[in-house]
Amino acid sequence: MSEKMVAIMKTKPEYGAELVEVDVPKPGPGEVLIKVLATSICGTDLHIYEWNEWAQSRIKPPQIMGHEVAGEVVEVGPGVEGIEVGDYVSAETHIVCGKCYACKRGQYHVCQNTKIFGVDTDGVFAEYAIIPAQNVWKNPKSIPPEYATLQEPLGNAVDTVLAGPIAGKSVLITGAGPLGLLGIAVAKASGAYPIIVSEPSEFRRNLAKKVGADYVINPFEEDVVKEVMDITDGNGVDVFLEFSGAPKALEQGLQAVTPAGRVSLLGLFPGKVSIDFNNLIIFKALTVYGITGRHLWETWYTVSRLLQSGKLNLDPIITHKYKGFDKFEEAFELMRAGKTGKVVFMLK
Ligand SMILES: NC(=O)C1=CN([C@@H]2O[C@H](COP(=O)(O)OP(=O)(O)OC[C@H]3O[C@@H](n4cnc5c(N)ncnc54)[C@H](O)[C@@H]3O)[C@@H](O)[C@H]2O)C=CC1
Ligand SMILES: CC(=O)[C@H](N)C(=O)O
Ligand SMILES: [Zn+2]
Ligand SMILES: [Zn+2]
Repeated sequence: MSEKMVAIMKTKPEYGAELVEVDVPKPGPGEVLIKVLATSICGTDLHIYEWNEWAQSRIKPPQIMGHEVAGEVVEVGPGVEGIEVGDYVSAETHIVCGKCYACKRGQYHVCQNTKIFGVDTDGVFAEYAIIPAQNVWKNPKSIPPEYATLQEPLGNAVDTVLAGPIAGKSVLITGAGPLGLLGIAVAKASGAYPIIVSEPSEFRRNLAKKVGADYVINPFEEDVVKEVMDITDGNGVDVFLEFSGAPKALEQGLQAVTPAGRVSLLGLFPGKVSIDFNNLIIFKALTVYGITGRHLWETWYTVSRLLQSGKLNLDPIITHKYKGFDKFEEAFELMRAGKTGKVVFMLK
């Protein structure tokens, strides 16, 4: 008889999810089985929970949700080398093909055949989970599971913040959701000053201050561009980091960044965005980076070392820590209401 485990499963093509009991899976060739120690909720999980248009087009229930994780390897499938039972691991979520033009050039973060585990496969909101061996990242034991599970979104934040010079640079961050908050932590640890954050939610503006923002602005009540100009002696910021996906924030950031400044765009906009390219990008000679996923594996080394340095102020960002999955519905509803930073389920 096979062993059983509990898992948060998207059982039906509708709003919500269910806590179910299922068989502990067996790792196949090229896979490992991990015991999950900590797993955190990503905005993508929320979209799957809410069953939005994107989720309807991509997810095939029944499927175990979740993709941010820290765990311990308990079984290694046939043909796996270099990973042992007992290894303490996290996981890159993009399963890349290794064969396409991008992969052949080492640009795995833009692999044209990317599959995402927990999105295109069963995920990690479970007591045990399968990880493709090629996606396993080994953690030093010094990083606690509640931080180690954050490495995947931290990788998004690291690629956004560190796409160009940041130490001693003035920075505007638009959006202090979970990813923007991680971005503030990375910018602070990397020596940016001042860090100015634009965020409509008072709860999240307060979190931003706790994480290290030097100034916070409410874009719905204040003039973001004027505030930034006042803080920067009329020069504008050196670096604009977009974490909100709000078209208005994009426009304000492009206005508030200094000519020849740097822009990193991570937030995903709801559709096409209309921008005055001539005046806001071309004549300002801006350098604009689109950010997607994480560089494999360079970003992971950076994230891991930042965590080991102890300089990332993550505690205010982890606003909710649940023991087990029993209260998963409360967790998703709080996240929907914007009343969280990162939410972590602890399983050890
Ligand atoms: N490019 C990539 O690889 C990835 C992109 N993303 C995207 O990154 C963005 C951030 O992710 P989360 O923090 O999870 O999202 P979130 O939706 O929780 O946070 C967005 C924040 O922006 C704030 N906001 C709304 N309008 C604003 C405005 N006009 N000015 C300033 N802030 C405003 C909201 O109040 C919220 O706190 C999302 O758009 C997400 O889809 C997420 C993961 C990977
Ligand atoms: C789709 C996701 O949620 C994932 N975090 C990513 O980086 O692509
Ligand atoms: Zn994610
Ligand atoms: Zn590829």
